[in-house]
Formats: sequence, C-alpha cells, structure tokens
Amino acid sequence: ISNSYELLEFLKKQNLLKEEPSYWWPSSSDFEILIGAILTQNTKWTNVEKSLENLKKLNILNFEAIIEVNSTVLVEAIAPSGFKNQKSQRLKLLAKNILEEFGSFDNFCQSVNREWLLEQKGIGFETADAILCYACHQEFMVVDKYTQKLVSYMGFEFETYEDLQAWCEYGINENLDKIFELYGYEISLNKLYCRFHGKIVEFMKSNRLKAR
Ligand SMILES: Cn1cnc2c(N)nc[n+](C)c21
Repeated sequence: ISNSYELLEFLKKQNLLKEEPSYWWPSSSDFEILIGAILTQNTKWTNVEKSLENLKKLNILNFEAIIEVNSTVLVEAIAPSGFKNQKSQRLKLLAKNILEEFGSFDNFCQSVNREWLLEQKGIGFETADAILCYACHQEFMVVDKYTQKLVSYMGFEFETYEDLQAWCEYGINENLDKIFELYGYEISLNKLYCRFHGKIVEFMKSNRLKAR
C-alpha cells in the first residue's frame, strides 16, 4: 500500500461498515455529533453513548437547553464520558459562543471555519475536524491514534496531525475517478472522508492487525 487510496481500497474489501450508518458517526441529529465530539475526548465511545443517552432523556440536546440547564445536572449527565466538570463547562461555553456568533446550528455548519473552532477552549485538531466533517459535513478528514498506528504499520511516519491528515486527503483527491468506480457512484468528498475514517477506526478496533 503506497497511498491512502490503496488503503481505502484495502479497507473497503473488509466490509467494516455494513452494520454502521452511511456516514458512520451515529446520530439522530447532527447537533448530537457536536456534543459527542467533545465528550469522546480521552474516553471510549461506549461511554459517550451513555452520556448522550442521559442528555436525550433530559431532552437538552439543543443550544438553549445546554446553556440553561443547571450545571450539576449537566455534570452528572455526562459523567460516563469522564472529565465531567471540564467537559460540561466547555459544552456550555461552546453552545453560548456558537449561538452568539452564528445564531443557529445550520448557520454554524455553513459558516464556521477550522480557525474559529480551534480558538474554542477544549477543541484541538481532532475535535475540530470531527465537528467539521461529521456535524457540518465540510471537507475535512479526521485522523487519530488509530490512523497513526495503522499507517505506521504500513511503514509511514508523520511528524504532525496535519501531515497525516494531508497524506490521507491527498491520496483520496488524486484518485477520485477510481474511487467513483469502486463505489459505483460519485460519492461526495465529505461522505468519503466520513466513511474512510470510520473504516480505519472499525478496522483497528477489530484487532485484525494484531492477529496478522
Ligand atoms: C462516532 N465514534 C467516534 N469514535 C468512535 C469509536 N471509537 N468507535 C465507534 N464510533 C461510532 C465512534
């Protein structure tokens, strides 16, 4: 495997997403993905699902409710995903800033850029790209520790998050015609990034690599 297109081709053959939603990241609303992207930091996805379940029961998966809800209630609701005090403060602040700056979730998704997100407390490259890609459906690919591990198995080493991201995005963009053949239709670049990252995560979680 010499580029990210060949990696995608290899992963596609494993049918890793057959049980998964078409954009991989599960959600009944894109707003929920914004919250999940913060909650998933430094914890297992199953813990995030528990926190999201709690938030759904409280019916507070919207900006106004996240801002208004009593802090202790929010802290306890997101406790399963860890760092509950820090993450609840950051969720409230982010909801407030987005409402002030963009007025609505839809306008946020159309207008927000990576720089604005990176200025928000508690949002680094991976969280910003997860929000941009999965919640806002903009053309950014998420890379993470799973991606790092998989490409280093293939003999690639990258100094930075953005070098790894560039390698993943470049191979895809350079081979779009072959990818449309592979998928049998002109899949959007955002959906491609969503699924490619999802395949990498599911592949690494399936321990197929360790077994080899
Ligand atoms: C959405 N999402 C984010 N991180 C995930 C993970 N590790 N495993 C599975 N899913 C669905 C995830």
